Amino acid sequence: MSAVLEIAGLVKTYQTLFGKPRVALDHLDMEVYQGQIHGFLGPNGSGKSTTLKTLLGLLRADAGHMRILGQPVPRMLPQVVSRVGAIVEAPAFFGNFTAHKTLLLLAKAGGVPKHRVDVVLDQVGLANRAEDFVKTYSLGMKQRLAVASALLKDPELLILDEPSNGLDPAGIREMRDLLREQADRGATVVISSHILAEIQQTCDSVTIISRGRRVAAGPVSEVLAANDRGTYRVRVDDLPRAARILADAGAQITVSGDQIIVHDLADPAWVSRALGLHDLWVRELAPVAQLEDAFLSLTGGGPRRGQFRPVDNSEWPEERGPAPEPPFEVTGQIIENGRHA
Ligand SMILES: Nc1ncnc2c1ncn2[C@@H]1O[C@H](COP(=O)(O)OP(=O)(O)OP(=O)(O)O)[C@@H](O)[C@H]1O
Repeated sequence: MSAVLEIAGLVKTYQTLFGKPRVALDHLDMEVYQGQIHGFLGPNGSGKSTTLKTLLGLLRADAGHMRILGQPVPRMLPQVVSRVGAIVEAPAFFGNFTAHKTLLLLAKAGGVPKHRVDVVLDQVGLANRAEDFVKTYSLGMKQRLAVASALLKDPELLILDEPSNGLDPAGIREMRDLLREQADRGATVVISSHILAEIQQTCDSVTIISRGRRVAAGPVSEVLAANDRGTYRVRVDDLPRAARILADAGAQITVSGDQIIVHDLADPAWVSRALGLHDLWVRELAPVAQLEDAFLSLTGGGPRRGQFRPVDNSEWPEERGPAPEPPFEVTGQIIENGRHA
């Protein structure tokens, strides 16, 4: 498998007007292989946008090497740009243009044949609204238009920042199918997203970053296996009572719908025994490998009762331990067993 995207030792520091320079990327490495849908994940402020902008020549790196489709960038960017489709920040479209006109202009500017406009409108499910003004579009429709613009060149590499943003559940599924179609025809797709369940379902491989560094990478199944923290789903008839018994017995649990999620469980039989002692019989006990769990444990991002989690704080030197928690209180949020209820 050949690498379509390679980043090695990328460093980017922002100079701030007041205070210390901010290290956004701290020797970041990343590889994405051909034909894959690759998830690019990290907490707020971890450096995702900075990486993508640097890759696309919108920002200048301080150090490091990058290659797109085998070509060193930014030096060879003009040679590869026609083979890359990207949306890094939500593009601003003219509200008084129709989607069709918008794409026609973009096609003309990019030297793309006109017939591609109807193809991509159809691909993103906007064909029946193509003659409406963009200002009448919902957020999800604007997102589809943005993706259509990235698909115009029939790119070999598609880079999408939060492609499911604003889409309803059916739209998310359509987006997933669309990305899979792109990968099936041999294109490579990189998506950044905060919807971890979506990434888990959509992506073949992931890179997880924190404070501008890679903290995990590889096929989704391997990242999940390497970070399996013994999470199990339990279904039982008297759920509130079972939850109380398990919590009292010292288990870390989250109640979610009609199930209890038990975390950090070394021996699942312990659950059956603990509940059986109280005449409660387990209907289902199954392992759940969640990307969300892996993400939170790798980036240290679990919620704490009554506190906001700080965004990735790149000014804080690692040798001083974890960055301090802000002291302010959260109101109006229920956090159960250390997790959002
Ligand atoms: N123009 C800028 N000037 C100064 N600091 C910046 C600038 N842009 C980004 N940063 C800082 O660089 C770090 C990385 O930001 P970046 O936007 O790349 O993160 P991100 O992972 O894309 O975050 P999010 O998920 O919230 O979009 C953050 O600490 C951010 O405050």
